[in-house]
Parts: sequence; structure tokens; C-alpha cells
Amino acid sequence: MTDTTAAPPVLRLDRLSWSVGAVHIVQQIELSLGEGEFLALIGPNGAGKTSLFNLISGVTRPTAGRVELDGAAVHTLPPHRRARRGIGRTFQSSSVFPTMTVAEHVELAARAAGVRRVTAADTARVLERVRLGHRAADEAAGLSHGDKRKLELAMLLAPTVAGDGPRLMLLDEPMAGVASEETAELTDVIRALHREEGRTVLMVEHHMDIVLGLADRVAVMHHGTLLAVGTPAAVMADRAVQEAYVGEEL
Ligand SMILES: Nc1ncnc2c1ncn2[C@@H]1O[C@H](COP(=O)(O)OP(=O)(O)OP(=O)(O)O)[C@@H](O)[C@H]1O
Repeated sequence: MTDTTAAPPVLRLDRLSWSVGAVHIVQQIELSLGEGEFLALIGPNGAGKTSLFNLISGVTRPTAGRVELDGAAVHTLPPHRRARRGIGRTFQSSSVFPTMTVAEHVELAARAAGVRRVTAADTARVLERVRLGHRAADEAAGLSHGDKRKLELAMLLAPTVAGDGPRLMLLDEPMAGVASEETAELTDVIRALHREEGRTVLMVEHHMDIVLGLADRVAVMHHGTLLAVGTPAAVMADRAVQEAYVGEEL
């Protein structure tokens, strides 16, 4: 018997597709993320991972299929309305403003999310959660790449000043450009947002050691389709996945 009382998945992608002219970039993706789940999205260069994030966050609209958040269709909404429904996103390339202070970034992000009153104590609390409290008054230009990534996470969390903040966090290669000595702490920060705050996470990440340390499940994209979805061990043992990565590091 079907359990009709079960909560809908936080995110459900239903035959999600995106084509540009005759080029099918994202094809018929079926994927669900449960509350508090951490799913890593991997795949060779050009597989369509960023395009999929664009479809979920609203940067682009699907040419077919649906995106549902908590059971409600959101794929026709613009990005800011999806953000208000709880979809938060970081980008592959760093998006901080060099001459603004760390605290000002959080304040700006909170205001952009519709928070009217943001105090210094509010921004300090957000920055503590990403271990950047000690840099609040510094200009972003002076931050290391790892600290810039943490600041982007703080901006994602800024709406929590006056509400729940993102239920679903889309992290696009959070370790990109980060020095190896900084990855452990950044991983810890992301883990805490997931485990301690219970946020649902979908993360694109190429470094398998990071993926294995964080993700409950892994989805593999190749030529715009999902090749495999499963536990990290099952996915890495999958022959089709290994073949997709021939010539590349898995
Ligand atoms: N607006 C667009 N118009 C046409 N083709 C596009 C567009 N955006 C992306 N593509 C193509 O779609 C494919 C998937 O690109 P996408 O950036 O989503 O891949 P990716 O998996 O994120 O790659 P990477 O790991 O290199 O970031 C690529 O072949 C890319 O050239």
C-alpha cells in the first residue's frame, strides 16, 4: 500500500530536459532528494552539471519536464522567487566584491533576500557558522580562496537572519581554486550545514575524496543524462561509469 502521508521529496526532477536548438544538453533527468540528504553530482567535463543547476535554480527554464520543491512545481518561477522558496545556490566561479567587507556581504545578501533589519550581531552569527567571524571587518579582496568560498556559503545562509534560509543548497564545485590545506576546514563547514542544520545539499564536485567524505549518494551525469545514482561505493564500481570516465580521473 502506498503511504500517502509521507512528505514529498525536497527536490524532485521529473523528465527534466533542456535543449538549445537541436542540441540536447540535459535529457530526461529523473532524480529525487529527500529531506536532509546530501547528493553529489559528478560527471566528465561538459556532461551538463552546471546546466542542470541552472535549471533547478531558475537561471534557465526547461524545454521539457518539471522541477518540484516540496511537491510544488517551481520550474516556471524566476530565480529570486525560487530562492525565496528555499533554493540557495553558489556558483563555480567566486562571486565576492573585492572592496566590500565580509560582514557587508552577508548584510547585502540578507537584504537581497528581503530581510529589512540586519544587525552586526546577526551577521556575526552567520559568519561564525562558516568560521569567518574573525574576518568580519576585512575587505573580501584579502581573503584566501577557501575563505571566499566560506563567504559565499555565509551569503547563502544570510536569509536565516529572519527565517529558515535555504532548504536546498546547490553547491557548484565549492572546492574549485581552493588550496589543498584549506579543503579540510571547508569540508567541515559544509558537513556542519548538512548534519547539524539539516539542510539538503546537491553538490557538484570533482574531487572524489571530498565526495566520499560528504555525500550519502552520488549521481553521475554523462552527455546530459544520468548514468547512475547510488551509494558512492556502488557508483564507483559501476562499469558504465568507469567507461564514461575513460581517460579522466575518477
Ligand atoms: N547556453 C548554451 N548554449 C549552447 N550550449 C551550451 C550552453 N550552455 C552549455 N552548453 C553546452 O552544454 C554542455 C554542458 O555544459 P555544462 O557547463 O552544463 O557542463 P558541466 O558538466 O557543468 O561541465 P564542467 O564540468 O566543465 O563545468 C557543454 O557541451 C556546453 O558547451
